[in-house]
Amino acid sequence: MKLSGKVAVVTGAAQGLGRGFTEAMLQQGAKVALLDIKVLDGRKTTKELASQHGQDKVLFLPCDVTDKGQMESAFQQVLRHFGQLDVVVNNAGVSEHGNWEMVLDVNLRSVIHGTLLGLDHMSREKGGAGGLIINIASMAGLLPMFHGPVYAATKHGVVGLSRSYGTPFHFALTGVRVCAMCPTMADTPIQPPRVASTPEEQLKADAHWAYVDNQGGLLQVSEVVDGFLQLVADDSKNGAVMRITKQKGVDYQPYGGGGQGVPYASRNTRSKL
Ligand SMILES: NC(=O)c1ccc[n+]([C@@H]2O[C@H](COP(=O)([O-])OP(=O)(O)OC[C@H]3O[C@@H](n4cnc5c(N)ncnc54)[C@H](O)[C@@H]3O)[C@@H](O)[C@H]2O)c1
Ligand SMILES: CC/C=C\C[C@H](O)/C=C/C=C\C=C\C=C\[C@@H](O)[C@@H](O)C/C=C\CCC(=O)O
Repeated sequence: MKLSGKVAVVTGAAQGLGRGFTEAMLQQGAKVALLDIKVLDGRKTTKELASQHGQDKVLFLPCDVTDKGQMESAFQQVLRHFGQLDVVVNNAGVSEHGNWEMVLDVNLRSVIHGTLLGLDHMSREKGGAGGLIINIASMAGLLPMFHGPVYAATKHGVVGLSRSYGTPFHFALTGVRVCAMCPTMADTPIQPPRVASTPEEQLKADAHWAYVDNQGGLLQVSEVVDGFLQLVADDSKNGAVMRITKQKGVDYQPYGGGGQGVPYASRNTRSKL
């Protein structure tokens, strides 16, 4: 997809990877709605981006992605403000912590909801013009993560969701590509500090950073953004799971069975269901 003249929604856009994706799309001529629960950071980021790219190119909407009403209202506001929607980036995420239900709600339930809303508004079968949904999973969606089992479970879910909506069965009706991205650890505020405040936290931090160092360190945001732009540009990629690692750079998770590893289901198949 060429981004010039397109409209995108990015969740969790106030900082980190979401900010990087937003900035890259603005540079390529898109308009972007930034959604985030961090209102002050979101406003500050939006102001900075507006000064570089133009006030009419950005819109900040305070939104807790786990609140279904707030998400629905945010998508409506984007359509009212920009008049169209072409790209949805379900990026908001949290690392593993004590509240496992919240990790599930932010990292998986909201991504399912954002995907369904994107499909509702962009699907050709519902009068839309088609489009693109990119769900930000993680290498923890493909591999186990010993210090983040719930996080890994949510990211495996995001990969399964994206591969399933990214089948020809759905694309034939929706015209919406759905893909997932799986970067390894990247240098954003989600990373814990190397020095913790309690001995117990320090043990966890040491284990985390040993794991990161063992992978060759953190990815830079720009490395993940480069992969993101490749995925946006390549219209042949649907149901694709992009990996980004220090070792191999950008590549795709191979699946058996003719690319997607699933039986092909055509429009005819669907009409018989
Ligand atoms: N940084 C990494 O190592 C890494 C690696 C692979 C995948 N990821 C994934 O990339 C995505 C972005 O992470 P990041 O590294 O930029 O982290 P980050 O913490 O810098 O940014 C996450 C953003 O999501 C927002 N957010 C969190 N909960 C929210 C909610 N309920 N509603 C709305 N917004 C909410 C935060 O306010 C923040 O702005 C996440 O899904 C993360 O799991 C990160
Ligand atoms: C605070 C934590 C925040 C975010 C965590 C991030 O999303 C999690 C990443 C989790 C796992 C990373 C795994 C990295 C593995 C690499 O060392 C390497 O083994 C992967 C290399 C290649 C994989 C592809 C292949 O099989 O060839």
